Amino acid sequence: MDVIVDKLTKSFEGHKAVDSISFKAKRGEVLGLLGPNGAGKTTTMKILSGYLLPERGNINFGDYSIWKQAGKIKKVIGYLPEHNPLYPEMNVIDFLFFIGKLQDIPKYKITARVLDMIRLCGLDNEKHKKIHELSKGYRQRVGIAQALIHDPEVVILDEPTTGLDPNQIFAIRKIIKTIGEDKTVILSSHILSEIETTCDQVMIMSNGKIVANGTTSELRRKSDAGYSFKLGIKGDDIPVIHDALCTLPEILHMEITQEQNFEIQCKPDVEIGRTIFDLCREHDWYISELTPVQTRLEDIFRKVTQNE
Ligand SMILES: Nc1ncnc2c1ncn2[C@@H]1O[C@H](COP(=O)(O)OP(=O)(O)OP(=O)(O)O)[C@@H](O)[C@H]1O
Repeated sequence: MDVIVDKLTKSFEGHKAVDSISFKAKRGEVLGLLGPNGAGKTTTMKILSGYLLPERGNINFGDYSIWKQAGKIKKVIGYLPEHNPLYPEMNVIDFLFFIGKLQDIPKYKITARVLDMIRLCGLDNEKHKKIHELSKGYRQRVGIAQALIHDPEVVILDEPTTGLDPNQIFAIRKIIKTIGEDKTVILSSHILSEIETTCDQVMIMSNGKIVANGTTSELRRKSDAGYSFKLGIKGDDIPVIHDALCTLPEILHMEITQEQNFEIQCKPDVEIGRTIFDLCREHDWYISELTPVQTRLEDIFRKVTQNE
């Protein structure tokens, strides 16, 4: 089920926490909402999950609109809130049965669903433990299991790996990837590596607005830094080569790097390989390296959020 968000706006005391944002989350994909503190991620997640009403805009879950079919939408959503509220005195299996009943899962199906969730979320050895006895990572798995128990088509996860250790993060990401294969998953995070490894689509928010969106490779391509290259030229002294490179109008910016190579930033859509080859032939030099620099999502994030 696709989720289409159209001009969503929400203010608190006159301040726009979410400012007319529009986007689409597709079935079979994980969409990551990334942004610095206070960007509006949690507010967006709360509106998506039906906990808050927007003041303007619409969200369609398939053919259902939040203004007309809110009841039907609740049944197709699974939600893991930021602070993952659980009942610490209950044991895992009883808690999942309890949530299954709250979600109106028919009696004849409930045992199978609970066991499926225990298997999917790797809770077999913990299922008889009380929730307060679990590590944070296992509590998070229980949170994901409760969000999925009614087999929702759309899964909304607010900061699912915050506060977990690297092993726990790895395990949760694996679960999210599995869920994302046949459901629509929307997750928020301010951890860039999380988004990079887990999400098919990324949306960067800042001050309530979407400041960039696309796949991680599209974001890289869109950013100017996508036209950066590592360049090695041999055959003369570095300052001589440097001065010759400075005469090329295709190069916008250049640095000499530690390994006595250059990092150059070019104008978009120029054939820099050809230009450098011609320069080397003219001076009887040769190219030892010309490789594109992979812009990290972190750099794109900083770039698009710094002026907001
Ligand atoms: N219930 C509320 N009452 C008043 N202001 C609120 C409320 N909820 C959020 N805000 C404000 O809305 C803005 C966006 O907050 P939100 O929690 O959505 O950001 P976030 O991107 O999730 O941040 P974080 O990464 O810190 O959780 C902030 O300025 C916040 O103070």
